[in-house]
Amino acid sequence: MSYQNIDNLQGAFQHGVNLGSSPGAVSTSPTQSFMNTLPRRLSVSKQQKVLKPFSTGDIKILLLENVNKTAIATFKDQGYQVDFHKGALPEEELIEKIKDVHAIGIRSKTKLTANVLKHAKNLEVIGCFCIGTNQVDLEYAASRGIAVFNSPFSNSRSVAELVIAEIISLARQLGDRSIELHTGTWNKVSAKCWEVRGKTLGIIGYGHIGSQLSVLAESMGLHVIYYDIVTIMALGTAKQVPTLNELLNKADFVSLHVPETPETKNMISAPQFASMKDGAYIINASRGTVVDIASLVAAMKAKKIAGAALDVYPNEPAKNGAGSFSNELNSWTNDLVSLTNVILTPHIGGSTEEAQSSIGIEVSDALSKYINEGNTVGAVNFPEVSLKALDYDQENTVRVLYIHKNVPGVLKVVNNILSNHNIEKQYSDSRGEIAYLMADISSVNQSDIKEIYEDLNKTDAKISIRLLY
Ligand SMILES: NC(=O)C1=CN([C@@H]2O[C@H](COP(=O)(O)OP(=O)(O)OC[C@H]3O[C@@H](n4cnc5c(N)ncnc54)[C@H](O)[C@@H]3O)[C@@H](O)[C@H]2O)C=CC1
Ligand SMILES: O=C(O)C(=O)COP(=O)(O)O
Repeated sequence: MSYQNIDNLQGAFQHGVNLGSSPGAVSTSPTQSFMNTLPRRLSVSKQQKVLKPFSTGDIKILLLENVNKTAIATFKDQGYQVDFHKGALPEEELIEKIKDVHAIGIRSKTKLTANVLKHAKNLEVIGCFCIGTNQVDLEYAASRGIAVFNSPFSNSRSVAELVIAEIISLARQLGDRSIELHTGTWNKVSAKCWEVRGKTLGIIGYGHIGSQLSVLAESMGLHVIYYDIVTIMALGTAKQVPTLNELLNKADFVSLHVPETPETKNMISAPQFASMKDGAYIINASRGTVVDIASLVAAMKAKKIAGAALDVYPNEPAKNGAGSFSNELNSWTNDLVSLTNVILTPHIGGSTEEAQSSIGIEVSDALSKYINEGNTVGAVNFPEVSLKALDYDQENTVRVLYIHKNVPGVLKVVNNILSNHNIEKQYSDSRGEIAYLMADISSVNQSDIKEIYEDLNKTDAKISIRLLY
């Protein structure tokens, strides 16, 4: 079967794919491309997880930040063209590369702002191969008809396990003892080194990661309290507390597991450190904006806080390498590294073989399903719509994917356009200002396809149109 995104047909701006050209070929003008395009029938193997309804070799995917090889394998299996990079790209290079790709895969570092996305003329979908989606302007992407997917919990366990390791490491000053011995100093001490059994762990944000951590911590004999903006069922014998202040007053260890939002920016700053118990510890593996580092440095210098573990920073280097975490990046780096009992890790909370491999599979599957079938289940900025895979063996059947503004009267207009054909299935949903209609229509001749497209393209509410057949 063949696929066409003919959004550019009449020069109207849309992210379009000139699928009539061979892979890697220079695109012809949109009109030419449409005219020259002959529908191609590809056989659909039953073993394929995702059907291949079109010439997938024309789809270009940009993968950044060392996205796992499981994703590369899935995309190559689909026949897509994959441009893989180990690190994040500087903004100018990103803008250049994003111009003609249909999909992009990133992790937590790459910022897909409106300024970057406005250059992405062909982009249909973004895959965040991680949990956080704060690095993407989700609303702007939706307004441009670009769907965004993530992996909501494939690395949660890895983060929770790292935090467990850090709780014991801080309580026993393991980082310092190890650094001392690496540099030749034997320093056998027990002063201010503690067991964690019987101590209280305060978890801020009791979602996927916070609740995993809760279960693991209780099994080591810690008492768990948590604070969240929503009421959440306690696991084990953990207890939700009504205010952040109460948690800070009671906890020996405070661990943060909230997303980056305007409300969580500098959530832990000087007044919150003042509310903590003397000699308490703080762990941040959420986002670098959540803890004000200057206040942390001050609280540690004043001996109010006995130790800290940080995995995330307000500014993080684009790639691995000596000297990349320097004072040039963050003014407080020198202060932080000179403190004792501070564990600094390079945003590795989700970096395990298990997590990265599952994330690679999960997100690449979601992207392939969206590209090949229009399925948006799991999207974080789009209405979730799906129809079972189109039967591409059936003659004269077309799947219409119509992303539009959520305003009254649109379905009436669209169904009027489709009404000369048999609407086999239809599913529509909205989310905020965006709505998405999927419809499978039969009794469609080749010549009808162009007409359907042109009529849909004239509708006022249209954001983006794809026709799969
Ligand atoms: N260090 C790393 O490598 C990783 C870091 N993360 C970060 O961890 C964050 C949390 O991940 P999940 O547990 O999967 O998210 P989640 O969405 O399952 O849970 C977050 C919880 O925080 C709560 N929350 C939101 N705003 C709050 C506020 N102002 N005060 C109190 N609670 C608030 C929510 O109600 C929710 O229960 C992610 O958003 C991401 O930024 C995630 C994975 C890896
Ligand atoms: O999953 C997340 O939100 C993370 O912070 C992990 O990010 P990463 O994939 O390691 O860049």
